[in-house]
Amino acid sequence: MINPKSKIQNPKSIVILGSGAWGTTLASLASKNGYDVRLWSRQGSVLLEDILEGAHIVLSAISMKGVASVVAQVQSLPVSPDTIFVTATKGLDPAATSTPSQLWQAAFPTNPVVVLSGPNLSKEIQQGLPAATVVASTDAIAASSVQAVFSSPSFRVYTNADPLGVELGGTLKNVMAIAAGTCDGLQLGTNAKAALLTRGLTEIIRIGNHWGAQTETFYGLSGLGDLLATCNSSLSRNYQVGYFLAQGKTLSEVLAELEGTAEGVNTTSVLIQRANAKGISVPISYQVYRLLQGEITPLSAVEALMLRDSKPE
Ligand SMILES: NC(=O)C1=CN([C@@H]2O[C@H](COP(=O)(O)OP(=O)(O)OC[C@H]3O[C@@H](n4cnc5c(N)ncnc54)[C@H](O)[C@@H]3O)[C@@H](O)[C@H]2O)C=CC1
Ligand SMILES: O=C(CO)COP(=O)(O)O
Repeated sequence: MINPKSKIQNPKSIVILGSGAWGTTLASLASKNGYDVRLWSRQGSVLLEDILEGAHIVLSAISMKGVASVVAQVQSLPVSPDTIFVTATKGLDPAATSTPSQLWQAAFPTNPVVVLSGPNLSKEIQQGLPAATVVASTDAIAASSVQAVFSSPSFRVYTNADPLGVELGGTLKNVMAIAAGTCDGLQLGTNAKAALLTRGLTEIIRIGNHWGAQTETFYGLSGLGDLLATCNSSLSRNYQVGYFLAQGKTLSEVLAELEGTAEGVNTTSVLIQRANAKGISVPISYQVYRLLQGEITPLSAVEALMLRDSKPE
C-alpha cells in the first residue's frame, strides 16, 4: 500500500550524516549516479544546519552511540516535512532498547523513514565488487526513491515493506558474527559453523517475531544474506572481535586495535536486556554476552551451548 507521506519522487539533493567507512561508501555510490551529495561529520567544519538546507534525503550512517544525539540535533533544526530519512546504522539504542529507525520516526513522525541494510562489507563495495542491498519502508514511494539513488550495475537495490525486519536482520547478525568469529578462531570446523549459523538464524527470527517483524524477511538479503556475509568474512569487525577473543585477547585489547565500529558488542547487551525483560530464549546471544562480559572463556561458551537440554529442532 502506498503511504501518502512521501511527496518527493525525484530527489536530487542528499545529505549523508557520518563520514566513516559506510557513510563515505554510500556517498560515493550516490555521487556516481549524478546526485548532489553532501557529507557531514561531527569533526568537520560545516554546520549541520547549513548542510541540511534543501536536502531531499538525509541518510544517517552514524554508529549507534551517536544516533540519539544526532537525531536530537536534527530535530532542533527546520526540516521539510517531505524530507526522506534513511538509516543505515546497524545497532540498538541502549536507553530506549529501540532501533535507529524507531528513533528517527519518533522524532519525525510525519516524514518517511527508510531502512537501508544488507550484506554490504564496505571495503568490497569500495573496490567495485558486485553487491546487493535492501531499502525498506512502509512508504513505498520513499523506498523506490532511495532505490534509484543507489542502484548501479555493481550495486543491486531491492525494496521491501518490512523496515523493522530488515533493520533487525542487519543488527542482530552482528551478535552472531561475534559467535562465528569465535567459532573460527577456535578452529571448531565447518559442521560447528553451519550449526551455529542455522541456530543463530532461528534465534534472530524468534527475537524479530517478538519485536513485530515478519519471519520471511529474515530469509532475505538483510537477514540470511547479511548473516552469511558477516559471519564468513574477516573484513567484518564483529567477526574480528570473536576471532581475537578466541585467540586469548581481552575485549579491551581487541577494541583498542579494531579499525572502526563493532556494533555487536553494544547490541548484545541491549538484546540481553530486552530478552530478559520479555522472556525470550536467546541461548547463543547469551553466551556471546557472557563472553564479552569476561564471565566465561570461549571454550566454556561452546560447552554451555552443546550441553543444553535436548529438544526438537
Ligand atoms: N562498514 C561497513 O561495512 C558497514 C557498516 N554499517 C553500519 O554503519 C554504521 C557506521 O559504520 P562505519 O561507517 O563502518 O563506522 P565508522 O566507525 O567507520 O564510522 C562511524 C561514524 O559515526 C560517527 N559518529 C560516531 N559517534 C558520533 C556522534 N556522537 N555524533 C556524530 N557522529 C558520530 C563517526 O564520526 C563516524 O563518522 C554502523 O552502525 C555499522 O554497523 C552497515 C553496513 C556496512
Ligand atoms: O554490516 C556489515 C556487513 O553487512 C559490516 O559488518 P561489520 O560491522 O562487522 O564490519
